Order: sequence, then structure tokens, then C-alpha cells
Amino acid sequence: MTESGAARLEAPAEAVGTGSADGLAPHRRAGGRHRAPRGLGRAGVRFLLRRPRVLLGLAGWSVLEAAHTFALGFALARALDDGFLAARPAVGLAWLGVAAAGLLAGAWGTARVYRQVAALAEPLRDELVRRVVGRGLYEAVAAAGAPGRAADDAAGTGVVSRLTHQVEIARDSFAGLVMVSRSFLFTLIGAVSGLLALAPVLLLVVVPPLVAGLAVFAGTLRPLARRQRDFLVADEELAREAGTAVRALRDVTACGAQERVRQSVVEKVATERRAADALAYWGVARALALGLGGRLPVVLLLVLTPWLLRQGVSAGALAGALTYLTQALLPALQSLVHGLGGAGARFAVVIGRLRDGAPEPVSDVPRTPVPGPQAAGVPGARAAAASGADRAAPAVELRGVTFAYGPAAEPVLAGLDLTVPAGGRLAVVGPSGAGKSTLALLVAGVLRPSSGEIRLHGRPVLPPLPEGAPQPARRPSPAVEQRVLIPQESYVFTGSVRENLCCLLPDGAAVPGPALLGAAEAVGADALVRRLGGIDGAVDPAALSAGERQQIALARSYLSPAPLVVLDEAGSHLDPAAEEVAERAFIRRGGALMVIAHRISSALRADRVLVLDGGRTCCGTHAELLERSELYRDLAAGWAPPSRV
Ligand SMILES: Nc1ncnc2c1ncn2[C@@H]1O[C@H](COP(=O)(O)OP(=O)(O)OP(=O)(O)O)[C@@H](O)[C@H]1O
Repeated sequence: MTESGAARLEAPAEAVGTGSADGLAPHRRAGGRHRAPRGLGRAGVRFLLRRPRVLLGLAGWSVLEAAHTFALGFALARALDDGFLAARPAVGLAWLGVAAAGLLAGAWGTARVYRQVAALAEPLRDELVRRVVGRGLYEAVAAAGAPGRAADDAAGTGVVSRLTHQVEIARDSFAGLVMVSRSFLFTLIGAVSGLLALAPVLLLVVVPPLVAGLAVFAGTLRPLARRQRDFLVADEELAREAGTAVRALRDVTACGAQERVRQSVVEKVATERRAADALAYWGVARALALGLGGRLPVVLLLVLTPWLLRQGVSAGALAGALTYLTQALLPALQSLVHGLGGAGARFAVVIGRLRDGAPEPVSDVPRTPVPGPQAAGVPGARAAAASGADRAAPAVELRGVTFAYGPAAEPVLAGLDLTVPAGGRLAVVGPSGAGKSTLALLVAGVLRPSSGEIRLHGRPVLPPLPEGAPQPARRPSPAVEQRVLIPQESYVFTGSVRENLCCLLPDGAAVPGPALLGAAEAVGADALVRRLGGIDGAVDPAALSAGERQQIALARSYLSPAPLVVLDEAGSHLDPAAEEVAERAFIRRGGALMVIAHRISSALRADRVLVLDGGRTCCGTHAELLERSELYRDLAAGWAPPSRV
């Protein structure tokens, strides 16, 4: 196994960009989570119908806006026809005065409309806040039992983020939607009545393209909203990925994971670019709707002017119609198209997330594991026993596991069955290249079996790869909380001793200094910690020997809440006595232990030993194997005598 590959294994999953989300979304990213929520329309109608007085007020004040639109074109037409063109400037000016009064009345009405919109948006906000707080309480309870996650993280950061971001976005988008839809409707009413009053024939020119434009817009609304949502989601995911990479920069560099992190960010950039392209494509359809509904009527009006004049339409009526089109309908249509395409999609996405995150009925809540004591600052020794997914299930279960490093490569493991009971101790031995480290990586969920199944405490690790698929980049499985793997080359980073010891603990878990020292002492790293200046002393990886780095990694893993510890020759740089101290600490710690052994003493301390030997792989106690396995006898004879058994 390469050093960088090994080093990565101990790094927290967040270091390679798999960290959980914060910020905008609760991020349940299962397929379809970003779809517009079902029943949103019905829920919206119910919400509105519960507020008839506000709706009436909104409609009442909006009538003033319609009246202002009506007055705009009609008064201009009269000012021309009855005033300026009839050589009666006073009449013309009087009509212009009417238009100005209409403008003032419209502005006054619009100001009142804002109040009514607020009377709709604020209750919506309150309702959403109630939901989010309910969800937060639910998460706080669930997180208290979730290994690898601190309760205050779920209950604090997530809820505050949803309150401050999503609820405000929902409220603002909703208010924007109400404003543009209402404005378009009442402007349309005002303009159509004005055209009807000026000359009904004008409707023949204006209405058909307007209807065609609205039909195109209606047809593009759904796909456009979907593209807009995809773009928002891609944008957020890119921001999250980049944010995670930046936060984990030190670990990424220390683990040599720059290329993988770069690739993962580049993938997100490509996804966002594709989403932006698709959005732009549908943006063209939106421009078509605007052209048809807003601009074509103007062109038709100008082109058909001679015909309209022959139909008896006056010059003033033509000017009034042009005013309706350019000053009222076109801007209202533009606001509608942009508003529904932008704020509408944002509203649907955010409401969908808030609704998806609504508290579930208590009876449907899946059983969450018992809270691990390390959340309260107790080292993993006692925690290990308490944080399992299913404590009765075997710690490790392999059924027919076959693994090869490439589609055409010889399998390293073929049809392997193995069970390590909860709390059991297994030593894995075998000649160099037999597949011991590969087995450790499979159990840890870093590699994916070609076929067969691996479970940790009853939970599946990673499903097999589809036939012929290449092994993907190494990435810890979701079962990462169930195990800690210490590879031969230990990962230690520049920082304090405390940071190095606590990096496998759930976020926010505060382990007191004496408990950290106790863990170091248990694995025999206390002298090293003292030499480094205590728990707050500085760690310089380059200044540590390979054995000292192993001691830090052992203390860190001892503190981890994982109920299964996999030591892949994790004490290979320690002397036999120091290695024994560390191994015995892990035995006392509780939980299951799997040791890739390079000394007979490790095999003797285990309940059972797995001898990896290609087709002659076998498992049994030390005594059984001495009888049954020639390879084991050879290995045992070749190893140095144990210091103490
Ligand atoms: N990344 C890899 N790509 C291809 N083959 C690999 C890779 N890693 C290991 N192998 C091969 O898989 C086989 C098993 O390797 P593994 O490291 O699991 O053996 P091991 O028993 O742990 O050996 P050792 O005791 O020397 O560490 C070896 O033949 C090795 O060359």
C-alpha cells in the first residue's frame, strides 16, 4: 500500500471532500429531493384562502393600479384627439392632468399593496419558522444519538442556517411572486379595458400575439423552473465542495489528496456549467415569449397603422395603444417572465427543502443508535461498546467476498467468508502480498468488493462494483463511523497534540485534557506527549520518528468512538513491548479488534487467527492452526518469540 494511500485512511472523511453540508440546505441529496414539492400549488391556494381579507385588500388596492394603467393610454388619446389635434390645448392639458392624477393614485395604491403583500408574506415566514424549529428539535434529539455528529451541530448550525437563509429566501421570493403576478394581472386588465374603450379593433392587433407569447411562456415555465433549480443546486454543491476543500486544505495537502480534491471540484464546476448552459437554452425560449407577447404587438400596431386608420381608429387612439404596449404591458410582462423564472424557481426549491425537512411523526422515526459517551468527553474505551449500529450483530461479516485490483487482474481475495463477533479479536496473518492490507481496506469500506457482501455491525459497507467497472478513487464509505483503520504509515499533521488526538472525534466533542492524557498513557504514548509539551504542545510530523507517529495515531484511534478498530501493522515501528502495551489497551477499550499481525504475539493475543493463503485460506485458534495450517506453522516458526503472551 502506498504511503499517501495509507495516510488518507486515518484522515477524517471531511478531509477529502465528503463532509456533511452546512449552509443553505438540509441536503438530503437522494434523487428527486430537488424536485418541486408535490402539492405545493394546493398548499399555496389553501394558505391564500385562509386570508380572504388580505386578498380583498390586495385586490382593492390593485384596482387603483389598473385604473392608473387605463388612464395612462386613454387620457393621452383624449388629450391628442380632443385637445392638441383639435386645437384645444387646455383640454389636452386637462387630460394630461388626468393621466398625472392616475399616476399618483396608482403610486398610492402600490404603496398600500406592499402592506398587503407583507400581510401575506409574514404569516408565511412564521409558518416556515414553526416548521424549521420543529425540525430542529427533532434533529437535536436524533443527533444526540447519532455517532459522529454532535447534537449542538445539528440543532444549532443547521437550524440557524435554515432560519436565516431559507426562510428569508422563501419569504422574499414569495413576496416577489405575489407582486409580479398581481401587477401583471391588473396591468393587463387596465390595458385591455383601455384598448377596448379607445377602439375595440385594436384588440385584434394586440391580443393574438400577446396570447401566443403568454402560451409560449406558460409552456417554458416548468422546464425553465427545473433548469433554474438544477442551476441553484449545482451552484450550492460547488460552493459546498469548494468550501470543504478550503477548510480541509491542511489535511488534503498532508494526505497528498490534492489531485482527487481537484478532480472533485472540477466535476462540480462542469456540472454547474452544464446547468448554466441548459438554463441559457431555455432562456432563449423566454426571450421568444417576451418578443411574441410584448414586442410583436408594437410592430404590428405600427405596420397596420394605415389599415387601422381606415377602420376609423384615431391618431390619439393609436398613440394611446402604443403607450399601453410600451409603458404598461411590456414592462409588466418582462417582470412576470423574469420574476416567475427566477423568484418562482427559488421559492419552489426552498419551500421543497423546508417541507422535506419537516418533522416526521415520532412513530416513523428510525431507531437511532444510543449516544456515545465520547460526546460528553469520555474516551473511546468505554464508548466503543455503546455506539454500535446493532450491538448483537457481528462486528465484521464477509460473505463470498472477491476482490481484484482491476477487471482483468487476478483476484487478491476469492469468495472469502469471515465473521468477527461483536467484541471479538481477530489476527490476520499471511505472507507478503497475500492481501492482508487489501482485506483491511475492504473492511474499512475504502475499497469496494468485486462481488460479495461486507457488513459492519449489521450495516452494509459498500455494495460490489458492477462487473468490469474499474475500482473508483478511494473514498471512505458511509460506514466510516463504525470503524477506525490505522495503517502502517500513520497520518500526523502539523498542529497541537490535542488536534492530532481529537481529529477522529465527532465535531464539537470536547474531551478534557486528563482524558486525552489517559488515552495517550493507555497506548504508551504518554512519554511522547510529555516530551512534546503536553496536550497543547506542538506536533511537527517531520520531527517525529515513524514509531512516534504510530503512537499518536494509536492514541487518536483509542479515543475514537468507532466500535471496530482495524490495526494494519499499526505498531510495526514500535518495539515488541510497546506494541503489546498498545494492543492490550485496545483489548481493554472494548469493541472489536482486527489486527494485521506481523508478530506471533499479536496472533496469540487474538481469539482467532485468519491465515490468508490464496486458495488455502483458513481461520481458527492458534492451537487449531498449528495443527491444520502448514503455512501458519512456518510463519509461527519464523517469527521472533513473543516477549510475553
Ligand atoms: N493499488 C494496487 N493496485 C494493484 N495491485 C495492488 C494494489 N495494492 C496492492 N496490490 C496487490 O495486491 C496484492 C495484495 O496486496 P496487499 O498489500 O493487500 O498485501 P499484504 O498481504 O498486505 O502485503 P504486505 O504484508 O507486504 O503488506 C499484492 O499482490 C499487491 O501487489
